[in-house]
Amino acid sequence: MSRAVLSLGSNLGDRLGFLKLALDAVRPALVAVSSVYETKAWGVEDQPDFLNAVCVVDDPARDHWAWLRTGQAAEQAAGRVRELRWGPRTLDVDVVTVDGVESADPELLLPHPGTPDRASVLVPWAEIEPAAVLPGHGPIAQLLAARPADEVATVRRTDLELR
Ligand SMILES: Nc1ncnc2c1ncn2[C@@H]1O[C@H](COP(=O)(O)OP(=O)(O)OP(=O)(O)O)[C@@H](O)[C@H]1O
Ligand SMILES: Nc1nc2c(c(=O)[nH]1)N=C(CO)CN2
Repeated sequence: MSRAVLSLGSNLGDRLGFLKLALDAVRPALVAVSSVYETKAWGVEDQPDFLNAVCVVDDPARDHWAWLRTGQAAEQAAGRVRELRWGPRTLDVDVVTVDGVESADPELLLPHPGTPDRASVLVPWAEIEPAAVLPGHGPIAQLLAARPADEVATVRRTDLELR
């Protein structure tokens, strides 16, 4: 119940600083973190490019709700204002999966339903856990192979440092 995969995204203001803020919130529990990727926005396409990264965290003291709250607290600290769905934001922390947990609660859907369709999550996740399996969907390497090549090409690894 304690190991989770989180996706981090920012496309407003100090993008790298906001990703670091999110990472700092989970650092004691950090197992692995991907490179930082610059990605074209999906959903609402007329908005600035995102920086995205994925991290794996593990903390026996935290259940899936605690991971959601940790992410939401980081979003608040980044001054996030909820406006448009899929719109620009200083910081977005999504709980991608939590080991052993499936949830249909709209407050915390697990696995996160957008994951199979988002190269901006699958590419960084595959970098740190190439053999990962998304419960109910299969190996992430297969999900990634099913994404259109032109979409995958818009997810570009940067030299920016998160650690
Ligand atoms: N797995 C999850 N991780 C994070 N938030 C979730 C999850 N499942 C449901 N939610 C809920 O989603 C709500 C809206 O989140 P948010 O505003 O970040 O959506 P979004 O980023 O625009 O869209 P998406 O969730 O498709 O990326 C939050 O209030 C949260 O409770
Ligand atoms: N590339 C990319 N596009 C997005 C992202 C994101 O993190 N990366 N987050 C969104 C918010 O729901 C909407 N669109």
